[in-house]
Amino acid sequence: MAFVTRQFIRSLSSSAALHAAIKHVTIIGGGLMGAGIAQVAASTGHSVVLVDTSEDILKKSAKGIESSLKRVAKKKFAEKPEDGEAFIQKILKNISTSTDAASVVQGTDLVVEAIVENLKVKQDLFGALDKAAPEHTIFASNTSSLPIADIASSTARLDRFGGLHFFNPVPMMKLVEDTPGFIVNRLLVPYMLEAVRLHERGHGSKEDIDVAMKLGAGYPMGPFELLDYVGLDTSKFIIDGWHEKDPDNPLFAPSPLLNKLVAEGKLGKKTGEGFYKHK
Ligand SMILES: CCCCCCCCCCCCC[C@H](O)CC(=O)SCCNC(=O)CCNC(=O)[C@H](O)C(C)(C)COP(=O)(O)OP(=O)(O)OC[C@H]1O[C@@H](n2cnc3c(N)ncnc32)[C@H](O)[C@@H]1OP(=O)(O)O
Ligand SMILES: NC(=O)c1ccc[n+]([C@@H]2O[C@H](COP(=O)([O-])OP(=O)(O)OC[C@H]3O[C@@H](n4cnc5c(N)ncnc54)[C@H](O)[C@@H]3O)[C@@H](O)[C@H]2O)c1
Repeated sequence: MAFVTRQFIRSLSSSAALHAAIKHVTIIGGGLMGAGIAQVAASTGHSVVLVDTSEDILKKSAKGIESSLKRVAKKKFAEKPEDGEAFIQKILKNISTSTDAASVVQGTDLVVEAIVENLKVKQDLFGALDKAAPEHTIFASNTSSLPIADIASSTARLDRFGGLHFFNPVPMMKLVEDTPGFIVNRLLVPYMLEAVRLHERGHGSKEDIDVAMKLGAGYPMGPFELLDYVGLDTSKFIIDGWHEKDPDNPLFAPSPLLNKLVAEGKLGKKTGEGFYKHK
């Protein structure tokens, strides 16, 4: 199976057998992706625990989920807005939060990891979870760029370990990939890299490049807008990881501009500024 659409996942999760098999889901990492994955898992009737490193982060994740659900409800219940609040509350009731991953996974059927894009950090996490989770629990990573086999190597459940690559924003994007190396990022990353290089070579302002791709190619966001949306820290982790593995490949050479923005804490939409300022 090269890739699965969200519709396919929904039809699977509505089948009695799979629902019986996967009831309790733990999402590790309550950032951009983890909060979105928690939202869609809770929306399909799963009992979800969202885990992060601090209560403050989890409060922010919960706020983000609620405001995304409000947008979904506004559309879904346009004709009958009074039903929207009950819809939101029903989904929110399926989500709880925790800072203690090891104890939460003791009662979970599926773990989806969406933490920082760093192999060692992911391996350490899964190594610890492997000792705490029951044997039947399936592990999955939402990694953008790391080989699943490398992440899974810190566990003894290679036959119950996979990649579940969701897209940002999770509640809106209808694709989940599970093929080795993925398809979208193999095409998307070289495109984003070339946009940054083009700009660094002085061949176009970021605004012109973004407008060109929106008007000329019909993309909803230009590459710099999308980099801000993805997060410049995550983008840097991806490119640095590939550069470390393949230092002579000019495609993966570091970008002075990206490195400068990250060093200044300008990580994109999530910090209010990246290539652009965000309100
Ligand atoms: C040289 C070194 C350089 C380094 C480069 C390295 C690059 C590496 C980067 C790789 C990154 C890979 C990341 C990952 O692995 C893969 C990805 O996820 S890639 C990202 C994929 N996503 C996209 O491409 C998104 C593109 N954008 C869009 O589709 C749209 O812009 C949008 C986000 C859906 C928003 O739509 P807009 O029309 O622009 O804006 P609106 O605000 O009007 O929204 C429309 C509609 O959607 C609803 N909505 C939007 N967001 C949410 C949400 N989070 N929750 C719920 N609903 C949402 C909104 O309410 C609107 O509804 P409507 O009003 O129409 O009813
Ligand atoms: N941002 C995107 O567009 C996108 C899209 C698809 C996949 N991904 C992948 O999803 C993963 C998460 O990306 P993101 O954008 O959500 O990152 P993010 O920085 O928004 O969130 C990561 C979260 O993980 C938490 N975290 C870090 N270490 C942890 C640990 N050991 N235990 C618990 N929580 C921990 C952080 O506190 C943070 O809240 C990465 O692997 C990334 O490559 C990102």
